[in-house]
Amino acid sequence: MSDQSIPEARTPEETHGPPGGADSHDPTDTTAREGISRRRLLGTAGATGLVLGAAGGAAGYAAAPTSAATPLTTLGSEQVMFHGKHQPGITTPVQSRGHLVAFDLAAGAGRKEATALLRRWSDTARRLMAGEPARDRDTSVARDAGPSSLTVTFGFGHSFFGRTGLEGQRPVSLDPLPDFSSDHLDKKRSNGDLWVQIGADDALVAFHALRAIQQDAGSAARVRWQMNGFNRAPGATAHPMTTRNLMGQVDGTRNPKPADADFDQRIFVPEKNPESPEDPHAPGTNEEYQNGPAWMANGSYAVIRRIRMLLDDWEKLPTRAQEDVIGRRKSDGAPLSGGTETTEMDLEKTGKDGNLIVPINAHARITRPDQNGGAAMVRRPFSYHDGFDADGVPDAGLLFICWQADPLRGFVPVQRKLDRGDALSQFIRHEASGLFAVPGGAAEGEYVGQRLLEG
Ligand SMILES: C=CC1=C(C)c2cc3[nH]c(cc4nc(cc5[nH]c(cc1n2)c(C)c5CCC(=O)O)C(CCC(=O)O)=C4C)c(C)c3C=C
Ligand SMILES: [Fe+2]
Repeated sequence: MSDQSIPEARTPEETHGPPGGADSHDPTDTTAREGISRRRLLGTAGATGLVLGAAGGAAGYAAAPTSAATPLTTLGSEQVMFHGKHQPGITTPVQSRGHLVAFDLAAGAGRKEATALLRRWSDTARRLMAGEPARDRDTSVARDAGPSSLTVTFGFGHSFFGRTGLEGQRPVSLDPLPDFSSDHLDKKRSNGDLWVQIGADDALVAFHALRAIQQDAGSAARVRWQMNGFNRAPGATAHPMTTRNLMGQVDGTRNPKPADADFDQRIFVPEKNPESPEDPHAPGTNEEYQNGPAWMANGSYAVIRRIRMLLDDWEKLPTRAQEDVIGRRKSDGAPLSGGTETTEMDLEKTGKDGNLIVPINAHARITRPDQNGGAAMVRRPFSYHDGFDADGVPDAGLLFICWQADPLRGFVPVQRKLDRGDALSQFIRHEASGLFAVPGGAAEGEYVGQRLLEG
């Protein structure tokens, strides 16, 4: 039951209330992974395709020095399936390490080279996600580790289609994002022909995958930009809770959940035209879906924003003022209107002074789907820290990654609203951006993007 009391009495640290228990099962909740494995063991595989690798993922290395009798820890043995309806790394609980890397096809490389590359990448991703070595001359960086929840996810940028002569297959949803007035974007660290997202709960496993993917690119593609991120390690907290970002906020509470009735509709491109679901062969529906071309069925669109946090300014704010910026308590992520992390926020509630308790420009008020024509997305970010500028300012923030069936019904309307200024805007700066079409998962024997490249 929600606590409807007005949070007027602040703690000595000027917080909006005491810490409380949190119970969240969303992609940013690193501890949710444990629950999913348990469900899998009970025979109800979750949407994540996560399995518990009981035998240990290092078994694929020919001369692994470990004894078969020594089981891997739970963390090391967690395996996410490569093959499936959707690509891994979208609904998979967010891992503690992340690498984002964009490639441009090399001069002279076209559809043929791209096809061979996606074949190589898919093969490598499948092997590495199973805890096996990469195809040839493995670097041994991940030799002693299990799969450690490794996921490798592939996407296509707007420019890919021109480079490969596939303009006719380019989804309208991949049209460039609008310019936002508050953007400070570095074009060299934005967009790209191809995008790969790597996540794992072990830093060596994640790096190993990154290096293998880069080596696979060979002469077909070169790295355009690369970013490294992190989240809290699974098991670091005493009880399951949503992760925190570098501003110290509980971040990810209100993510749509795979169990929500409209989750698939909001996050994934439908397989059939929703207007004639009974007849996928009706004229105009079997090739071109409402959300784009047929090859994107079961896919999703990823928006990436490298958002620097102006931490020197943020950390000067008293905790109470920080809480007003978001509209939630810093201690436990509960709405300022009362209750626990998962209590519904009461947007109308006023304090004794007659003012709204959740400020009118609070980030969590402004971003709600019901304030944005139903716009919704799964946020699955990594924090980043790339050192300090010469003047000591931290180059740190959020590699904001959000997933939706259509960016025009997800990221764009919400960012348009935020661009007009919410309370958080003065503490962040968008420095790089990307939009990628992430096709559905590869079936056994297929590679990612096959329906596009061979369609
Ligand atoms: C355009 C989309 C969004 C950007 C960009 C964004 C940046 C951003 N957000 C935080 C911290 C929090 N965001 C929270 C909620 C929230 N944010 C967005 C969208 C963007 N955020 C949405 C859709 C929501 C959920 C709204 C809802 O459904 O109620 C929260 C509250 C806790 C939570 O629900 O996760 C925090 C905290 C930062 C730090 C940031 C940029 C650096
Ligand atoms: Fe947000």
